[in-house]
Amino acid sequence: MSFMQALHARWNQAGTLVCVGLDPEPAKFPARFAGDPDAVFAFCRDIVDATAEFACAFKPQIAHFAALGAEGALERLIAHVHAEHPGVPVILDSKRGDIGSTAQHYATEAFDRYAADAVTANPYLGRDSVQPFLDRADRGVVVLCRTSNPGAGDLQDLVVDGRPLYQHVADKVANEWNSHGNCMLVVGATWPEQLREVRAIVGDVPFLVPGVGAQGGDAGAVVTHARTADGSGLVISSSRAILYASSGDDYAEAAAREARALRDTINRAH
Ligand SMILES: O=c1ccn([C@@H]2O[C@H](COP(=O)(O)O)[C@@H](O)[C@H]2O)c(=O)[nH]1
Repeated sequence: MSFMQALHARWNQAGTLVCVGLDPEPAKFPARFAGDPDAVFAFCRDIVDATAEFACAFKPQIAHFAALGAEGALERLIAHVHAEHPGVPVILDSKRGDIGSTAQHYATEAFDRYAADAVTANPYLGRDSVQPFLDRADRGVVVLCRTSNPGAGDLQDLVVDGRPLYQHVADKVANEWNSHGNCMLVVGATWPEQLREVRAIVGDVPFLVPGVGAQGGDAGAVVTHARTADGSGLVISSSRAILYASSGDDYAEAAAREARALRDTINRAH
C-alpha cells in the first residue's frame, strides 16, 4: 500500500486527523529517564504506544534526534511504529532540499535508511531538487508552502507575477509535481486565511498542518478553512503540547489525553 493509500485508510478507519509530533528534548523528560542511555527511544516509544489510537500519522523531527547523536533511536522508533502500529504512517520531518545528485541521497536517507513513509521537502531549489523524492511513487513528499513560524511571510509572501510566492509553490506542486499523486503541502495552523487560499488553489491535495498546541493555532479554524469536500485532507500536527503534557510518571497517559482532546476538538469542528 502506498503512503497516500495508507493515509486515506487511516483517516477513514480511525476517524482522526491528528498527527503526533515526536520532538524529543531530554531536559523535558520525566525524572525516571535521568541517566538512561536509551531515554530518547524509550520516551518516544511510550508516547507512540499511548497515542497511536488517536493518530493518523506520526511525525518525528530529525534535528531533535541528530542533535543528540540519536539517529539510531530514530531508526528503531520508526521500525517500532511499523511493527506495533501498522497502518499509521510515519512522516519524517527533515525539510531536505539540494541539487539533484545530493537530493538522491536525502531520499535514500528518508525512505531506505529510516523507512519513513513520507518526508518533508524544501521546494526553493526547484523541481530537480525534489525529483528524487517525487520518483518514489509509493512514498509521500510533503512540500513546504506557507510555514507556521512568525517569519513565514518574509520570503513566502513576496509577490511574483501578481501573487505571493507560496501560492506559486501550491500551484506548481498540485499541477506539475504531483504526477504520481504522492504530494502534500505544509501550511501552518497559525495562518487560517492562507489555509483557505491554498485549499482553493490545490483541490484535494492533503495538507500537513503544524502550529496547533504550543504555537497557538486554532484547530477548529484549520478544519473550517482547509478540509476537503469529504471532511478530511488534513494531517494536523502537535508535538510539545502532547509530548510534555506532564513531566510526572503519568506522561504517557497525559499525552494520550492531549491527543484525544485534539482529535475531539477537530472532529467537533466538522
Ligand atoms: O511550518 C512548519 C513546519 C514544520 N514545523 C515542525 O512541526 C513541529 C511543531 O512542534 P510544536 O511543538 O507542535 O509547535 C516542529 O517539529 C517543527 O519543526 C513547524 O512547526 N512549522
